[in-house]
Amino acid sequence: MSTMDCIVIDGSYGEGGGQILRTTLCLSAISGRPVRIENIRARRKKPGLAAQHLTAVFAAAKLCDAELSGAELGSKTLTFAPRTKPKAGDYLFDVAEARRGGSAGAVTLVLQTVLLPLALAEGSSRVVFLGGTHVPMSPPFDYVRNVWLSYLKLMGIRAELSLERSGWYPVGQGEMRLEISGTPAGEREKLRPLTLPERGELVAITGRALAANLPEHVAVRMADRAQTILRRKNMSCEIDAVSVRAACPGAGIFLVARYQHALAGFSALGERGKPAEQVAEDVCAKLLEHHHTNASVDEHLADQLVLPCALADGESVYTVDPMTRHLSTNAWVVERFGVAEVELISTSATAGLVRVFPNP
Ligand SMILES: Nc1ncnc2c1ncn2[C@@H]1O[C@H](COP(=O)(O)OP(=O)(O)OP(=O)(O)O)[C@@H](O)[C@H]1O
Repeated sequence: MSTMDCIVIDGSYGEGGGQILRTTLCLSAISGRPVRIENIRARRKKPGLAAQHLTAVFAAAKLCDAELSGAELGSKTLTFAPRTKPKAGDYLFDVAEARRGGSAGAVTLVLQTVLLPLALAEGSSRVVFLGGTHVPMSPPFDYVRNVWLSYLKLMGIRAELSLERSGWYPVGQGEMRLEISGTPAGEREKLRPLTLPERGELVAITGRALAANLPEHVAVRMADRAQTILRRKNMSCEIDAVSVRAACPGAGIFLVARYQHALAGFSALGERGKPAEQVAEDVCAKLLEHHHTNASVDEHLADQLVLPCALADGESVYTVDPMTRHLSTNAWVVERFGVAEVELISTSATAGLVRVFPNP
């Protein structure tokens, strides 16, 4: 066990979900500080570690050879003590290994736990992730690659993501690959800050409608309806219809709104009994709602950017509408580690300005 003071994180704080755990693991791996997380996912129907979270724990532990206790399904307390700095290399993380009978747990959330430690490690890494790539309550692969990673690239991270096979609820078994160049020896382990006070004009909307193991017309109908809705609003858009094979059926539509200075991403997943047209209408409603605000980033990105911005070598700023509990909770975790101060300033009943000041 490290001799450094253990940071205790209360997993029931604020939003009280899995993100508190992932942000804590990531910061512990990067800083080398041992942590104890209590009341894990206390505000969820089934509290404690689920398969996706346990995979993230083992993945983070693998990178920095962490000593673990409480790393099992359903566990509400975890201690995590890194023994080394995060090491670059070849890794495989499979969400299905965490639970007998498998799991469609989101690999994108496991990715969000390990990407920053690998980006700041010396040397390049190749990582294979197996599990759910387009599953509810998590960022879909398309969002992570086209929106989240685009911002991380702006911040100086050199990484590429590819989708070998999509994975849907409830079977999962998708495959996503990451190739990432770490930080060369001797270079500063810092990211560039983000300055996004304004998004500028809308340039274009792009995206794809994706359907697995379903008739081809499903993807085509989602894409057509979304294009009809957006073009009627005089928005330029190009949405591809893609049909693929996967371990179980699934469908969804994933859009990116590109503004002069910013990107925002939106998604909607299909469900049995829900018409393809309705899925398209849902995603367009989310996009239009964002478009009618002046926010520079979408509500999900706002919480997901707090962590990389906390590791930058200067102040970051962006605007969001609405500010969410995920955002304020993630800001709280980052502050508990003392890596940054995060200011959340309300600018209307729902909108806000986010300023992240990394501590030197
Ligand atoms: N459609 C979406 N697009 C992009 N990001 C999303 C989307 N849905 C959810 N997210 C992001 O996924 C993360 C979910 O975190 P959350 O704390 O809810 O944990 P969880 O691990 O999914 O599990 P649980 O909520 O069951 O604890 C947040 O960062 C949220 O912004």
